Amino acid sequence: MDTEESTPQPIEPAKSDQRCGLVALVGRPNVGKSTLLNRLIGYRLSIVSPKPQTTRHRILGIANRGQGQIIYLDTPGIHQAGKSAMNRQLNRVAQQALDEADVVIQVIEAMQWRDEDQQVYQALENIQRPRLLAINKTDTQKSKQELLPFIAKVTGAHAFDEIYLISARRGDGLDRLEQGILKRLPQAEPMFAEDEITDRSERFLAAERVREQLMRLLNQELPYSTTVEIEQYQREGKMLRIGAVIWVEREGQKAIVIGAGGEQLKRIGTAARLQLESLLETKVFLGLFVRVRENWSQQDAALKQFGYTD
Ligand SMILES: Nc1nc2c(ncn2[C@@H]2O[C@H](COP(=O)(O)OP(=O)(O)OP(=O)(O)O)[C@@H](O)[C@H]2O)c(=O)[nH]1
Repeated sequence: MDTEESTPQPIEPAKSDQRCGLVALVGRPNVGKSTLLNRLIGYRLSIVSPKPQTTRHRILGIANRGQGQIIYLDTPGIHQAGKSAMNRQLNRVAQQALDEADVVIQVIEAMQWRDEDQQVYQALENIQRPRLLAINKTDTQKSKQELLPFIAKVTGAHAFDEIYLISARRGDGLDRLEQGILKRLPQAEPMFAEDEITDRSERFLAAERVREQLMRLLNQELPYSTTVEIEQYQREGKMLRIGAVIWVEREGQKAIVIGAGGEQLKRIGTAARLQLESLLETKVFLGLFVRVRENWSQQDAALKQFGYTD
């Protein structure tokens, strides 16, 4: 719980009352963790799509406030681990963020507590750090009144330090959430410089922007068979030249990604280039190539090559 220490004051007072710490955003796939991260840091860092399991990496995003620095960790949705090497890796990344965090926020969707939410809750049960619940997508409800029985049921059966009603899409309830986080962070000096937004490289962010469009524009299961590798990243005067390989698992998938007359690949490239130009604030030339690596998502070596493991 949120209690004040009654132990004697240290002889050396802390240099300042600034706070700094790591906050893990966890939850089942598709509840809105990445949308929430982007809202909280005020920057479109983490990629978002209507499809579950869009996030595959731990994404670190930094928010600087008067009272301190909040370092958010967006994580892949925790889910029933399938047999694939990729599925196991996604759960591993989420678990690592939990191990590091000073505060943990479980994100759920309004009016929904599914088996997978329960599974996430159980993964948090032994964590001896503040656990907050963010009930997201409240904009889908007509009024807060409608949510009251749901909130009573969830809080009756689960132990959270505090509950927040939010809409990541609209930005509702986020000030209160931020205050709740800040007061639970340790007193510490900032870990990152004030102008830093993430610890990820521009190359990584570029690959993610292409992957975002694959998630959005390819149908059904195909996006899950794709990954993106940056081969070229070169400044040429005022322009940035990026060459990216879209890896797929089978020849047939290659044809679909390219599309009739190359139309689909062109759509993906244009959408990703526009996103990159706004993200990096520069003119971008984006060259996309599609290549096959049989069943890459089942192979630990391929996951390593494509940056999914250390
Ligand atoms: N109505 C509504 N939709 C939202 C809100 N927040 C997120 N969404 C939508 O929910 C979908 C999933 O959002 P993400 O942010 O990608 O969810 P995630 O939890 O990071 O998903 P994974 O990558 O699967 O772990 C997207 O279509 C979002 O636009 C919200 O507050 N209200």
